Amino acid sequence: MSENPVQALFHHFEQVTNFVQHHVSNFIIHIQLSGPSGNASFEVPFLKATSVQPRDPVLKAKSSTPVTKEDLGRSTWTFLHTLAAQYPDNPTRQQKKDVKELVQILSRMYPCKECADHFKEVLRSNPVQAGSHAEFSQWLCHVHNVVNRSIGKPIFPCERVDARWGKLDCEQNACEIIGSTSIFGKIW
Ligand SMILES: Cc1cc2nc3c(=O)[nH]c(=O)nc-3n(C[C@H](O)[C@H](O)[C@H](O)COP(=O)(O)OP(=O)(O)OC[C@H]3O[C@@H](n4cnc5c(N)ncnc54)[C@H](O)[C@@H]3O)c2cc1C
Repeated sequence: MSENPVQALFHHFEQVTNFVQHHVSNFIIHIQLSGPSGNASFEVPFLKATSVQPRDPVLKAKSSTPVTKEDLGRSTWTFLHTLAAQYPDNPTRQQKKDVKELVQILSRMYPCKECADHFKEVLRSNPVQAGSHAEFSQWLCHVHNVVNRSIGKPIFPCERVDARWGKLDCEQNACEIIGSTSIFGKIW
């Protein structure tokens, strides 16, 4: 439940790296096996000295660290709550529009169909509230609790949301949401 957001990010990065490695290996082996004419084998010089065997059953096995529904959920909530923590007190019209679109798109594109279908229903009864940082982070906490309740997870006390989710740890405000403020004041 209390996974550090940075740990979650590193974990996710590791999974993406494994995924890329797995597919690049398969691609290289495919070249080795088929060759330019489709059936004659040919050598890829930089692979000559490696011990990779095209018919190695390990290579046919699924990636050893597939992303689970839980991993995906934790990473997505981390992203959304971190976004909410950095959402400005006085967002621009564009930022309000963007955040609403982002949540709508998430409900259509979320790569867990069961979750996406349920989230669409949640949004129908709880339209995005994004008038300010406080409004958006409280709304998000509420909808996260609706999901928690539906899958039997504990309800999070929303008065503690700012203590749980802080802004990204970044030097010299380099992670602030672009366009929220400028040295000349607010950008509209
Ligand atoms: C949009 C969406 C829809 C989903 N729908 C489904 C679904 O239909 N079925 C399904 O099985 N899974 C669904 N999931 C995944 C599910 O919500 C969890 O992410 C997953 O089960 C892992 O749970 P967890 O216990 O690690 O904590 P998570 O729910 O992932 O929460 C991560 C952390 O956020 C904090 N937290 C918990 N609740 C709140 C809150 N209300 N406000 C602020 N912080 C909070 C806690 O510290 C917790 O450790 C969905 C995820 C998303 C993003």
